[in-house]
Amino acid sequence: MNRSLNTMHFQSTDAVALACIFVVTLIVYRALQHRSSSARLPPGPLGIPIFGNIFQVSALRPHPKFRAWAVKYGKIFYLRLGSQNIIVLNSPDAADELLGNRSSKYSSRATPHVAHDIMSDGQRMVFKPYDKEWKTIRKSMQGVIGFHASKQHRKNQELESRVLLYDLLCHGDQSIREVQTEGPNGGIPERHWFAIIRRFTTSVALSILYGKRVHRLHNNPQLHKIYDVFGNFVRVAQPGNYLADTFPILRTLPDVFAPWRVEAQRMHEWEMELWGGLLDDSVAALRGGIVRSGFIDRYLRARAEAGHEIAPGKGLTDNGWMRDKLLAYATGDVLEAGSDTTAGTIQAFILFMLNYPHVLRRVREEVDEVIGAERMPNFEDEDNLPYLVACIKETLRCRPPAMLGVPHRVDEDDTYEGYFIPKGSTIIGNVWAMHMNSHRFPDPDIFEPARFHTTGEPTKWGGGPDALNRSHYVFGWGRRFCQGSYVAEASLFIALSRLIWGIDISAPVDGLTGKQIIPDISNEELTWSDGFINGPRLFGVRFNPRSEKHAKLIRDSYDDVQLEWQTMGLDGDER
Ligand code: HEM
Repeated sequence: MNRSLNTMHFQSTDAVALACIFVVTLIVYRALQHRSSSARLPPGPLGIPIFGNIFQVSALRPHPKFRAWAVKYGKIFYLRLGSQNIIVLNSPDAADELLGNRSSKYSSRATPHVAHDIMSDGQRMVFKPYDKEWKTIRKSMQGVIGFHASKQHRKNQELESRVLLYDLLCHGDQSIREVQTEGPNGGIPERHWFAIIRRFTTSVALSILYGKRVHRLHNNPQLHKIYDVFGNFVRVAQPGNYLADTFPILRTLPDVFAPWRVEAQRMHEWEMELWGGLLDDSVAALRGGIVRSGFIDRYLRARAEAGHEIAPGKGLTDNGWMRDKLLAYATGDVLEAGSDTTAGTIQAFILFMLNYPHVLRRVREEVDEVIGAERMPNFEDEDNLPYLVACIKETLRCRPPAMLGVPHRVDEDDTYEGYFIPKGSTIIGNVWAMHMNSHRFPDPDIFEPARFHTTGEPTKWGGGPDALNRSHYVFGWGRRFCQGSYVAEASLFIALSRLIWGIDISAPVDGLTGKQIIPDISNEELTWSDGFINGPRLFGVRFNPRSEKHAKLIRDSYDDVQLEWQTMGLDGDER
C-alpha cells in the first residue's frame, strides 16, 4: 500500500505544474497586493516573484539553511513560500515573547492542506487550529498525560523497560551480522535493534491510550501499519512537499487537475483502517464487558454514560463530546506524537555514546557508583544521576526530533520590536538554531553533557517558565507545548539509565582496517533521516551484558514481568 501511495505522489506534480500556469496571473496579483504591507517586515533572504524563497529551502531538510540564516539575520527573519508568510524566531526570548507570552494570538497551526484537511479530514490534533475541538482534545488528554497523570504510567514504563533490556540482550549483534536496509518511508526491518526501541516507546503510549501492549516484536502487522502511517504522515506533512499547501488557489481545481487530492483521500481511508480499527476494537471491548484502562476506553465509557454510546462522524456532539472520527484521530495522533520522537532520541543517545566514548565511560561510572550491580536503576534514582540526565538533555540539544518544532500560526496582525507580523503568518521556532547558538553553547557542534551537569539540586528537565534558562526547546512553546513531555522524559530516563547500567554497547569493526564503524554525526545526509520528525538512520550496534550478574538480573526481571502483565490483565510478551 505504501509503495503505491508514494508512486502516486510523485506522478501528481505534472498536472499540478500545468494548473500552476493557469493560476499564475492570480498569484502575481496577490503577491503585488502583499508587497504594499511588507515594508516593515523582518529582514530575510531576497526571494523571487511569485515563488518567494521556495527554491532556497530544501523541503525535506530545511534546518541547516535555517541555522545559517539565523546567524546572518539575528533573532528574527522573514521568508515567503508562495503566498505564505513565514516568520522564523531564532532566539529563546523572541520565541518566548510571541509563542509564550502572546500565546492567545499565536497558538493556531499553519495547517498543511493536503496532510490535514484532506488526508486527516481535518481531525489530526497536532494540526488543528486553536479552536473548540482542539481545546476539547487537549483538556481530555491533560488528565491522561499531563504532569500529575503522567506519574500513573511510571509502573508501566518501568515494566516495559525491563522487556527492553531483555530484548537488547537477546539481540546481541544480530543487526551487525545481518544486512538490513531501510524500507519505503524510512521503514525499519523488524529484526533490527531500532525495532526493539520502537516497540518499547510504542507499547508505553499504546497502553496509556488504548490499554493494550505491543507484546510481539516480530510478525506484528499492526505495529508495521502504525509505523507506515507515521512515516507517510511525516512525508506528506513536510512543508513544501505539495504545491497545494503553498498556493491555496490550487485547492479550487477540480479533481482531474488535482490528483494529489484523490491520492490524499485514499490515504485518509487507509489511515482510518488503522485509527478507526483501533476505535472499533475498543467499542467492541466495551460492549463485550471487557474493562480496559486506556484513555479511549475510559472516554467511550464516559461518553456512553452521557448518552452518546454512538456518535458517528467528525467534530463534536452538541454537548461537546468527541465524535468517533475525532476521537479515533485524537488518540492515534497522541500515539504518533509520542512514539517515534522518543525512540529517535534513545537511538540518537546511543549514537552519541559511540562517538564520545569518554562520555560513555563517565556516565557508566556515575551509574555504577550510585546503583551498583545488585539492582537496576529506578525512578527514585533520578536526582542522584545528574550526569546521565545531562547526557539526555545534551542529546536533545544536539538533535531535536523536530528540528524546527511544529510551526504555529498567528491569528491577528501583530508587531515585534518594530517589525510587522501579518495575520495568518506561519511562525517557526528555529529550535536547532537556538541550540546551536555559540554564545549560549560554546562549540555547539560538540556533544558536551557537562553544559547541563549540575549537582546538589533536584533534576530539572526541559520545561519551566524561564525561556532563557531552559536547557532546550524540543517540546515547543506556549499553549501548544508538548503535552507528553513528562511521559517522554520518564521513558528516556528509565530506558537509558537501565541501558547504561546493564548493557555494554559497541560498534561493529571493519574486518579490513580493524577500525570501528561509527556513523559520522556531522554528516547530515548519511547519518540522519530527513522529514519533519527525524532521527538517526539505521546503524549497527553490538549489545552485550556488562557482566553475568547483570545478565541474570535482566533475565530474571523479564520473567517476573510476565507475571505482572498477567496480574494486570495485559498480554504477556511473545518471543
Ligand atoms: C522526545 C520526545 C518528544 C518530543 C521531542 C516532542 C515534541 C513535541 C513538539 C515539538 C510539539 C509541538 C509543540 C509546539 O507546537 O510548540 C509536541 C506536541 C505534542 N506532543 Fe510531544 N514530543 C515528544 C513526546 C511526546 C509524548 C511521549 C507524547 C504523548 C504520550 C506527546 C504528545 C504530544 C501532544 C499531545 C502534543 C500537543 C499537540 C498540539 O497541541 O498540537 N509527545 N511535541
